[in-house]
Amino acid sequence: MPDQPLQTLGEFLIDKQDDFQYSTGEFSRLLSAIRLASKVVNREVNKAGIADIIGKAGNENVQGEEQQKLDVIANEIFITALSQREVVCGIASEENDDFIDIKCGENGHLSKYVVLIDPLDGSSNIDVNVSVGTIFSIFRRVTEPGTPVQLEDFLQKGINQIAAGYVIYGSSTMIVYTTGNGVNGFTLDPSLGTYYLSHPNMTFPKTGKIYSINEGNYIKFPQGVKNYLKYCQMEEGDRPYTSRYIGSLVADFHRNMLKGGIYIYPSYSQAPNGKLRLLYECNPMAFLAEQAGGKATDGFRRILEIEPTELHQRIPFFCGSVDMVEKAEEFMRIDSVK
Ligand SMILES: O=P(O)(O)OC[C@H]1O[C@](O)(COP(=O)(O)O)[C@@H](O)[C@@H]1O
Ligand SMILES: [Mg+2]
Ligand SMILES: [Mg+2]
Repeated sequence: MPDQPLQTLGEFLIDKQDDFQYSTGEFSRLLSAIRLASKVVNREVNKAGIADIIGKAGNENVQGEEQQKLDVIANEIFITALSQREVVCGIASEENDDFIDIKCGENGHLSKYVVLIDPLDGSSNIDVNVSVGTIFSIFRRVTEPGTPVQLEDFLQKGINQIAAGYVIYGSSTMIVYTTGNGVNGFTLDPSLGTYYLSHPNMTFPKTGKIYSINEGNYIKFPQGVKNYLKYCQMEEGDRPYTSRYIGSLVADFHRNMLKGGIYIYPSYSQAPNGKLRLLYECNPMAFLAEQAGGKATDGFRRILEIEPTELHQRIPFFCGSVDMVEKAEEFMRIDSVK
């Protein structure tokens, strides 16, 4: 144990209150709802093997993807926790076709915040007991306070996020988040149900030697991605790099942030915009990456400046150590001018 007691997430929020661009009380209550939900999901993930919650839910989400039982359970847990605390006026989720208007308090819509969420990321890994996560993105609403939320409250550029983060349900459970003042990581002590500041000021190493990509789609990748992968695999200088792909964005991102690396989910023939969703996967992870000194683009454009047009729109995603993302972009640019 360290020589002095680690700060809890609650204490951290109080100490940091001058950092927030908005009232700490509201954000603390919002993050408290996310903390509570993460502990309940953590319990469900940990007992998945002995409860009847492994496997498919038997229906598809709006993306046409098979929902896992835990996708549905996690979605219900987060929506309930956020709705009951009167901390948000709207929620958009990977698992819901449309956004949800949260009418709270007798005055209608008290809160000025909306949350976009991927309640369970990496859900193909549940059945094989590999790390999964939750990703969240928080904006201030842009429409008239006190009225029902509208689509434009959710279709905001990533640069407008006031906070973003993820929960990783791995060998330990962590919350990693930013409010625009750097990135901090908190580890859950499940016996106490308390998150402790375990990774202050997390930063992406400027370069790295790990690349994360589903090479099973290699033959369908754009030539620029193929050329970058060949560059990673060549015997030259500090290369070849190491290929590590967990198949869970949160877990691959978390490892790359700690060790240095790049995660790529490119476009390919069957998925012209890639697989990952801009609003509740790429924007929050891009905000975290930039706050930690990393970079996130679609191979050409900064993710946080992309104007959203649809709730569930997909976007190619190149994210991680600056030097590695910029080298990959170089190959994408060369290929695009041919
Ligand atoms: O199996 P693939 O096509 O490589 O995709 C894996 C990627 O898809 C995802 O699972 C998509 O997220 P969801 O599980 O929330 O749909 C990412 O977490 C992961 O990086
Ligand atoms: Mg996901
Ligand atoms: Mg998901």
